[in-house]
Amino acid sequence: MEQEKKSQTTAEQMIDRDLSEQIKKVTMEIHTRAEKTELMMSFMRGQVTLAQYKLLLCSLYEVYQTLEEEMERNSNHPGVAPIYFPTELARLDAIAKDLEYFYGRDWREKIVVPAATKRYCHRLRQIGKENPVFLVAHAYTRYLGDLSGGQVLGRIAQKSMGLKSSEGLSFFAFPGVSNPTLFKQLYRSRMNSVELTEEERNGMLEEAVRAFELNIQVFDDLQKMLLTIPKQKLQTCSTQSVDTLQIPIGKTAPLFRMVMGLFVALATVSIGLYAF
Ligand code: HEM
Repeated sequence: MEQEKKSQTTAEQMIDRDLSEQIKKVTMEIHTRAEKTELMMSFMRGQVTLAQYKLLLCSLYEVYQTLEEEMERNSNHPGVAPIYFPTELARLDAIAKDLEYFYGRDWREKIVVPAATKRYCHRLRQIGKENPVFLVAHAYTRYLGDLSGGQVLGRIAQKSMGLKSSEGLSFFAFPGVSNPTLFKQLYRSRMNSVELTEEERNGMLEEAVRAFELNIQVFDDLQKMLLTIPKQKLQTCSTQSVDTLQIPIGKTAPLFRMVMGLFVALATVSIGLYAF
């Protein structure tokens, strides 16, 4: 009996020491905050606009470019190697495909990102250079997030934007992962296999909270950018697709002509009356 109790306690203690469990616990509160950002709420309400999604894709491109570059550069590092799954998880090419769909072939020249995205990328580069093991916290935050809530968000996005096929939604698809739940289990066990000193473990937990914080700042900045986008939209948005912020010229022309006609008629009458 005593022996049974002892081994039970040891098993519980081991779970408590699992990095995946610890990270999940310390980021629980900030995960809720991330869910409640205006951008994520738009997704959840099924009201995400094409303008919002396109801007989000631009930032995701920059973030994944940096994250995946740093992961690759450090792929032999003992802290990074166990969670390095480029075939299954890499997002960069998928995002590039979506960007081309929405912005056209010259999408690279049209990418716009807010300051928060630059800050996020700066942090990723700094981590990659100075403390690669902390890339685990960043990879966890993005990839496990994409494999979890991201799946639901993909379906909602398709409906909200009225996209007929899955074109423009490659970001949400993981063709190399046949069972996300099983894959997440494998990923967690790999995270737990990384050997960490006590100091590194605490640093890792802090870095995971920071990773969420950086994402929240990007979302908030994107919403602010959207308020100013009508001025810039023609430089940044594609004419290829129906953008909620774009007014289709063909539909406005008759109305425009009618208003102008009325204006000219009024002006003529006014001048006539004045001359009289
Ligand atoms: C509307 C927004 C969001 C919704 C509805 C959502 C929903 C979810 C759900 C249902 C899970 C699965 C929980 C489980 O399996 O126990 C999950 C896990 C996760 N989410 Fe989110 N999420 C959202 C936004 C985010 C954001 C913005 C991030 C980070 C940038 C994120 C990161 C994660 C991570 C890392 C996990 C894995 C947790 C773990 O198993 O350790 N989520 N999310």
